[in-house]
Amino acid sequence: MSSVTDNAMDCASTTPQTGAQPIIEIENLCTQFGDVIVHENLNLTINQGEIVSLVGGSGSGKTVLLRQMLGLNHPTRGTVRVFGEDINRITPQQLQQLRNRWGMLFQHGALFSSFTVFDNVAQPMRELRVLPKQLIRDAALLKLQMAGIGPEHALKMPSDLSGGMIKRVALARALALEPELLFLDEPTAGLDPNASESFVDLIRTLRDEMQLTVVMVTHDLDTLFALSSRVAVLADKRIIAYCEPGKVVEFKHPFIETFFRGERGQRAIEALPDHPDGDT
Ligand SMILES: Nc1ncnc2c1ncn2[C@@H]1O[C@H](COP(=O)(O)OP(=O)(O)OP(=O)(O)O)[C@@H](O)[C@H]1O
Repeated sequence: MSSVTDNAMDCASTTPQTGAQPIIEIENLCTQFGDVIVHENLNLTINQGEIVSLVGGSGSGKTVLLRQMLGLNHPTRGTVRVFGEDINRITPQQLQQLRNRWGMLFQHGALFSSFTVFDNVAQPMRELRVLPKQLIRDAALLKLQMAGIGPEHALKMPSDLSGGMIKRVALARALALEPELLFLDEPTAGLDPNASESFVDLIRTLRDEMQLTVVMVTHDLDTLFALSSRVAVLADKRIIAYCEPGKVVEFKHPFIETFFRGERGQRAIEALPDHPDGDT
């Protein structure tokens, strides 16, 4: 079956996917709130090791789709399989086990404001109730270090941190249980260009080191072009295009033209390695 709906502008076949293992499979998803239809027969498959960016206009249903992948929202019809499990047909205990296999970075970090940096990262490990204290301590400091936060910051409170540091601590927390899958909601929103660039480098390094699969919602074109193996465009209630960033911009659709063809989009496209004016 195609990874996007029939008649969609599908260039997924141009991306080599031989032997790729699906991590998320969404089939014929329909979502309706009262009279409002948000998704209609939406299909999307995300394979192991990919970094997929989900883009779409305001109100197009990106957040709802992300929450459905996390098992926080239920579709009206259709299936959402994560790691091969239909997450709307499993028990709460099975869903909790799946949740331990993924990490989520919320847009504003969503740290517990009354917890120190260290306690924020240790919390998911403590909740498992099986890990010894010393192991949690070492693992939390290691995750902070992986996210670029030194031990000297471990006892600070979130209110003492810059926006970039909050994102890094939230990332360390998302990595606490060594996830195979990472969800990022607007990971670079609110960061200055330098902090944004180093955060992008960090995500790329972690993906390579931990063989992570990454799903992110982003409006930031620099982040999108720098990280995505594929871009899924949500418009007209479904995924209208799903392919490499350099190819997705070629589709003729009002949303794609507005989103990618602005000044920043042009700059990001020209910086692509295979663009005639881009880096070699
Ligand atoms: N719990 C809910 N009850 C009713 N309608 C909802 C609910 N959650 C979302 N919606 C509606 O679903 C639609 C999609 O919302 P969603 O938040 O997923 O959009 P989005 O693409 O993330 O937008 P943005 O980029 O502005 O955040 C909107 O019309 C929203 O009002």
